[in-house]
Amino acid sequence: MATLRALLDDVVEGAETVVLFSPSAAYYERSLEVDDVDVVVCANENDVGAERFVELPLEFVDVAERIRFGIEGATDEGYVAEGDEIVCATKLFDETIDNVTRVRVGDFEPLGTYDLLTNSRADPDVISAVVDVAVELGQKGQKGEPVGALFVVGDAGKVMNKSRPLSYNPFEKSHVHVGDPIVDVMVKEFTRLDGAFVISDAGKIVSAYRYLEAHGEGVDIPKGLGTRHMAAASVTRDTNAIAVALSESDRLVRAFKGGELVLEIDPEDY
Ligand SMILES: Nc1ncnc2c1ncn2[C@@H]1O[C@H](COP(=O)(O)OP(=O)(O)OP(=O)(O)O)[C@@H](O)[C@H]1O
Ligand SMILES: [Mn+2]
Repeated sequence: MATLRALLDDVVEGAETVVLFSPSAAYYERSLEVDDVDVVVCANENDVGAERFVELPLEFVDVAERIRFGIEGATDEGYVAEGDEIVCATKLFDETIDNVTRVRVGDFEPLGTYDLLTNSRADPDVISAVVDVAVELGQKGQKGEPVGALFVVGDAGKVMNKSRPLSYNPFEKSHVHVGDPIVDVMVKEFTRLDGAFVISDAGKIVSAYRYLEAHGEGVDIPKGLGTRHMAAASVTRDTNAIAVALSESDRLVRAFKGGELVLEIDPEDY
């Protein structure tokens, strides 16, 4: 008679590293007793005092995305390397670890999310909220019609210096932040006119309708993208901001950092 454990053994057989996502202290302690395996903890904070730790700035709802983020972080920190067979243990339906996934490091394209969220000036939650707004706008459009938008996030003082107003600034005297429920509505309203939204490191909407100085020198973006995307790439090369663009023509959401395209999302897949 075979056992279920024997059947499922393959999942963990020969793995060199286990990545525990947000484990309890007791779970982490138990993991240290396991022979021949390195333990990496991936969580919001290192409250279990793990030796190998990767910060998870967001509670990714999508488990595949959470795992990919964790692996990119672990690779960045040098805990794992391409070709390593690893096992990820995370929460899915329960509040305790109830899911085990085996992955070979390097078997999938990096998402770009890791570097974008962890190594940018703006808060990770702010960047993530802006990406969400852009994705939602991409899904719904403006009264069913596709709509384009550009959000420049972080280093707002410098971004304001390198841009000029195309119209009055509806956010002049307001104190709204991305993530406020009213913001979605306002943002949708203000995408009707040209220009970019400028957002501070902490998520305050500083301005709408900004025309960005865009030289295009030293930026390397895929051919076929127009001036909105060129401006997005340029501003991230000239400042410490990141930019999130929603294309009116191909309906994709793209993030730029350091003058480069780092993330491409199809809102329909979200
Ligand atoms: N320098 C800039 N600063 C701010 N917004 C800009 C800038 N250049 C272009 N835009 C905005 O991008 C809009 C679309 O321009 P364009 O079609 O050339 O860009 P694109 O990259 O092809 O974007 P899309 O894929 O949405 O068509 C413009 O109407 C304008 O609102
Ligand atoms: Mn265009």
